[in-house]
Amino acid sequence: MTQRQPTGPAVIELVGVRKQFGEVTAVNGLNLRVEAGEVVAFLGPNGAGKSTTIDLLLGLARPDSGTVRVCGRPPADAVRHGLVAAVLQSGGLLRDFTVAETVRYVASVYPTARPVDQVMEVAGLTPIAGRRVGKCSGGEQQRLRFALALLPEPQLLVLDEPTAGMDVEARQDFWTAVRRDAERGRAVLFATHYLDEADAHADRIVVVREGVVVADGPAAKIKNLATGRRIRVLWPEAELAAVRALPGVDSAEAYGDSVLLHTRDSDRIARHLLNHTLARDLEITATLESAFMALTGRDSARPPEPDPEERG
Ligand SMILES: Nc1ncnc2c1ncn2[C@@H]1O[C@H](COP(=O)(O)OP(=O)(O)OP(=O)(O)O)[C@@H](O)[C@H]1O
Repeated sequence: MTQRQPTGPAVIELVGVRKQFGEVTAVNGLNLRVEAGEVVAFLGPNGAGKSTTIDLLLGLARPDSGTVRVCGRPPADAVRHGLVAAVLQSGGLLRDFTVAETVRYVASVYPTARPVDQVMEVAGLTPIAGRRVGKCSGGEQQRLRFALALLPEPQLLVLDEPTAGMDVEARQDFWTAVRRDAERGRAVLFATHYLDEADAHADRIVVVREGVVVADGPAAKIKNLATGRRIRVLWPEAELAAVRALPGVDSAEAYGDSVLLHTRDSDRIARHLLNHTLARDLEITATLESAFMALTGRDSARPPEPDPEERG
């Protein structure tokens, strides 16, 4: 992993941050720097420390050690000055208000706010301005939360799994809205479990595991780092247990006559499958999912085994 060199005031600066809950170390010496205008995906398995890190950024929790700065200030101070806003998964909306009333009401709370019509347009809410919030779908309510977060014109927008539970179309509408706003140069950090979302919508992907950053870079670089690949073969009556036991195989599943496996060492596994088993019609693809599995899996620290067929 390469660390970015400081180039000026960062929107997010986390240095050696630790947070413990009793016996559990949720964040374990995490370093992260995000500059203005970057759209960063925060990826990691369950319990990796993503939500805890977001709580630290929003001033909702304090680190046990290390420093957390948002736009050069302590997080609570940055929140008070409208420099950071968040779209969280639930709560915070009044069901009997209409969409437009909600945006106007929240705008009136800020000393200066971006024009209501503008944020409604950006968030794709204009066509449903008169709809009661209680009648809005989950995706529409999430776009409303997004509109509210834009009102103070924050320098940092934090989204904690913003499209959880949405169908494909609603996810698409949500990201279209985020993209519409992206040119304004604010930094966006979003936590997601949808790997395709990170790949499609982030400039940079930060992978966390057990409270530390294990990979950081553009999606293409993350894929290369992990050298994760998906191999699909036609193989009726596959010997799955034997395949799973091969060094470098992260997972292997049968789907009808096909077998799908994730590996960090696709050349070696492909050669083995074609030379020593009845598998045929082999396809290899690089996916973010396989990269992610390789980086966050139990044995990810182990480098790929040397290929015996390549030894002299
Ligand atoms: N308030 C708390 N009290 C006790 N343990 C906590 C608390 N908050 C988080 N943890 C623990 O800290 C670890 C990190 O949790 P966190 O919610 O930050 O992970 P996450 O990456 O957001 O996971 P997920 O993707 O499941 O939301 C987990 O083991 C979790 O159980």
